[in-house]
Amino acid sequence: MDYGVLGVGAIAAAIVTGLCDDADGAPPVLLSPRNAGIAADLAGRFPTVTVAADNQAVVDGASVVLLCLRPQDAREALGRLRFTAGQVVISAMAGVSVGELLRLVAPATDVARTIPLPSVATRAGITPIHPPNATAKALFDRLGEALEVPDLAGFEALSASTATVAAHFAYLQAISGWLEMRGLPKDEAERYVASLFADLATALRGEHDFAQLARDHATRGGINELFHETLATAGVFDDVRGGLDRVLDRLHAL
Ligand SMILES: NC(=O)C1=CN([C@@H]2O[C@H](COP(=O)(O)OP(=O)(O)OC[C@H]3O[C@@H](n4cnc5c(N)ncnc54)[C@H](OP(=O)(O)O)[C@@H]3O)[C@@H](O)[C@H]2O)C=CC1
Repeated sequence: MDYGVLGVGAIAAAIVTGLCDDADGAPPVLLSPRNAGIAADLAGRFPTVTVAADNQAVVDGASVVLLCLRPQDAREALGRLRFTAGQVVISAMAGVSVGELLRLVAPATDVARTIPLPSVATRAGITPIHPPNATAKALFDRLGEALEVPDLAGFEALSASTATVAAHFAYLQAISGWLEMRGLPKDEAERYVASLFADLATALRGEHDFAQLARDHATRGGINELFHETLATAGVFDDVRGGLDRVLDRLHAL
C-alpha cells in the first residue's frame, strides 16, 4: 500500500513514525510540503518517505490519501484538488462528516473517518474507524489496533471522550498543588504524583474494568473510599458526564 499525507503536523508525524520507525516493510509515503520542517524531518529519518512538490502531487502519487489537516483549513485546501474515483481517503479530522468528505474528495467514494491518538507512533494506539473500511483497518491494525465503529453516534462519543486529557492533567496538578500548599517543594510534589499515576497507567494495559479497579483501591473505611465518596457527593462524576455532553454538542455544531 502507498500512502499520501495531506497536512503534515502532529498527528501525521505520529502516523508516519508508526508506519516507518524500525518497521519491517515500511510503505512508500508521500508528504505534502507544509509544514516544511516536520516533512523534512520525517523524510530525513525514513528512506521510504518523500516530500511532494505540492498537494496535488500527493493526491496524484498515492492510492490511499490520509487527511490530517486542521478542519478549518480542509475546505479550502481540498476544494482545489482533483481526486480519482478509485482512491481511498482516510480522514483524521475531527468534526468533518462523511457527507462533507464525500463532497470534498469527489469522485472518490471510498472514505472513512478515524480518531488516531499520538500513541500510533509506537504502534500502541487503538483507532476508531467509521464507517468500517478495509483499507483503514489494515493501516490502523498496523499502528496498534483498529476499532471499527459502524454506529455514527458511538464514533462521535469516542471522539468526544478524547477531550478529557487536559482535565486529567489538571486533576494531577490539583493534587500536586495541594501538596505544595502543605509545604512540599514543587518538584518533589510533582514527581511524587507523577510516579503514583504512572504506575497506575502501566497497570491499565492489563486491567480495564474501572469499577472493579475503584473497588480494589478503596479499602472499606479507608482514605481512598473517603476521597472517592467526597468527590461523588460533590457531583464531580456527574460533571464529567455533563462536560462530555457539552463536547459532543460542540462536535455536532462543527
Ligand atoms: N493531534 C492529535 O492528537 C489529533 C489530531 N486529530 C486531527 O488531525 C488534524 C490535524 O491535527 P494536528 O496534527 O494536531 O494539527 P497540526 O496543526 O499539528 O497539523 C496540521 C498541519 O496541516 C498543515 N496545513 C495547513 N494548511 C495546509 C494546506 N493548505 N495544505 C497542506 N498542509 C496544510 C499545517 O502546516 P502549518 O504548520 O504550516 O500551518 C500543519 O502542519 C485535525 O483535524 C485534528 O482534529 C485527530 C486525532 C488526534
